[in-house]
Amino acid sequence: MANNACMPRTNVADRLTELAALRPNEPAVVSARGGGYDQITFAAIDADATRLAHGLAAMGVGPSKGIALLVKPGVEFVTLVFALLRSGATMVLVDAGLGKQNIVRCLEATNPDGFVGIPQAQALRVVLRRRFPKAKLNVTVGRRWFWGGETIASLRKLGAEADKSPSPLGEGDFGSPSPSFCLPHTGADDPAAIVFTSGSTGPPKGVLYRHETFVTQANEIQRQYGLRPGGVDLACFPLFGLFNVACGVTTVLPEMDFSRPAACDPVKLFRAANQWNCTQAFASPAVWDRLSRHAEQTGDSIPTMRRVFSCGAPVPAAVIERTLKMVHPEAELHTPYGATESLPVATIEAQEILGETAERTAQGAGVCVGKKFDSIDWRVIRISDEPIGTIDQTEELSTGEIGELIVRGPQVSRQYLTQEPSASAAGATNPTTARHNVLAKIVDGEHVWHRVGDVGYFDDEQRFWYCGRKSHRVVTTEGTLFTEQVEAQVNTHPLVRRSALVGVGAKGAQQACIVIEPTVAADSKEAMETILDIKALAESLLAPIPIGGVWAMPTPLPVDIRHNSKIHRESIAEWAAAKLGGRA
Ligand SMILES: Nc1ncnc2c1ncn2[C@@H]1O[C@H](COP(=O)(O)OP(=O)(O)OP(=O)(O)O)[C@@H](O)[C@H]1O
Repeated sequence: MANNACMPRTNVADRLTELAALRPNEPAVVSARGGGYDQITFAAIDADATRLAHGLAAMGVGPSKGIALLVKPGVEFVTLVFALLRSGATMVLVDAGLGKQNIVRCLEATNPDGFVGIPQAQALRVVLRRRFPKAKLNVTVGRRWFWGGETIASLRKLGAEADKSPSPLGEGDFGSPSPSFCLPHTGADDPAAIVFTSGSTGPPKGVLYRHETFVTQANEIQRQYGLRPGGVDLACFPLFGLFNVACGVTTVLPEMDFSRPAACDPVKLFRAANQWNCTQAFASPAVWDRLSRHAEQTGDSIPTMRRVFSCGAPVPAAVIERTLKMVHPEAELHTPYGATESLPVATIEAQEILGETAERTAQGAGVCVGKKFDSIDWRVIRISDEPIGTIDQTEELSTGEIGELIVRGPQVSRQYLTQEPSASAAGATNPTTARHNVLAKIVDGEHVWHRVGDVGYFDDEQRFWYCGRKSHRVVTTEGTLFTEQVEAQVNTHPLVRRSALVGVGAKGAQQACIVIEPTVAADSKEAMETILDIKALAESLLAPIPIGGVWAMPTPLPVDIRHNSKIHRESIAEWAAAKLGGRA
């Protein structure tokens, strides 16, 4: 079978080929390095991804192989993502910010067939070889030290040879080149990646992405936001950078530690944005907060920026207002809502937030995350912490009633990782994973609904109002409280930067406690007065539910590793429990 006789595939990497024809010499990825920038054009990334995919295939990397990708965001990272997608292997993606122990645990759970990684990742693999017994297909990105396997340079060579050389089998079908010269067929349902959640409510979970997942994500984001070839994106969250490349948008990766976005240097980000005339940017609320504060103090701006995306956690109205002041006067700001398992789900634009919903948020209505994407089906069902086997066991709630959100659609993952990525949810073999699947998935005939783990309600306009994570709701003997509804009201106090509502004790008999991050020193007189104010406010807001305690944390409230924006209420609850018990 000749190369051009390959079956049509579902593979987001195929978009690169079209883009390489459309915009061959335009930069696809620009990445800050050592005071300058690495760059690659659409034609070059397409060719290199194909060459590397051939090299991977020649090594034995292909469908049914799991490959951990441990490379820092940059030109090579993006190229390797597309190469792995083309190879048909399932790539494993873990956030660097998870810390070594968690990363090892996540990787071990996927039992990869190999590592494509920087020297430090390869060294880890070699030292912990017993934990990665199958990892034989290895590529070092950087200098290879004392281990074997390919380097990225030797992989390219292998790829170039494999692409050109005659069939090693001699006589394939009727003497035509061997099928090995075709990159494998990937269908909509074939596994493409295992992406780990950020673990903000427990251990990170490996989410299985199919090729259809990536294709739908790119299509939906492009359609909803009108992303067009020719745009330039400042990518502060590298995964969104991939969608942009697939949409023909140049992705600029600025000089920042992507595993600690809140610690980014605004000067470097503004410089990159202005040097490359960025027209859009994806970043978490913590990054927008930092950039917009900097802009307020210095007068810096990004006049070419017309589309701002804030993702990963609720973004306060004050941050939206400040951010819009530092970009083009007609810029739009969108807050895409979703989760690793289901992205994107819904979206809302700043004018709607500032003109209407923000005021209701401050009064305790929750955070309006907007209307759903076309490809999503969604429902709000009665809250339960138990498994729900099939959709007919759910109770759908009416408009205005708070419940848990469930979603289904082509971009929704059907299962957490199992020992066999292609197994069905019911066929999961790893006991922890099986438990996650049972708790988060609902079977509906051929379809699977995902329980997002968020609580909220629909309004009359079919917009979803996010009220917090299900696991963070505080269930007392007098009633249930939802984090976003309470915290938003507490945060209206001028001396409160952020706050967390947490429950101490067993669910059902929890004590509701509030922990604030004051804008002044936690042991100052003003902070003490603020605590009294919040106590009084909470007593009136929460009645008849009594308040267990209000405290000011001496340090900033802990946050998630990926976006540095989601408040880590689990650890705050432990701190509050110690306070309540007189242990701290
Ligand atoms: N635009 C948004 N507004 C408000 N909250 C958001 C928004 N986007 C995402 N979120 C929150 O982030 C969650 C998804 O986070 P993510 O997939 O990064 O991992 P995680 O859920 O934090 O990890 P884990 O499931 O391991 O705890 C959503 O369920 C929601 O609670």
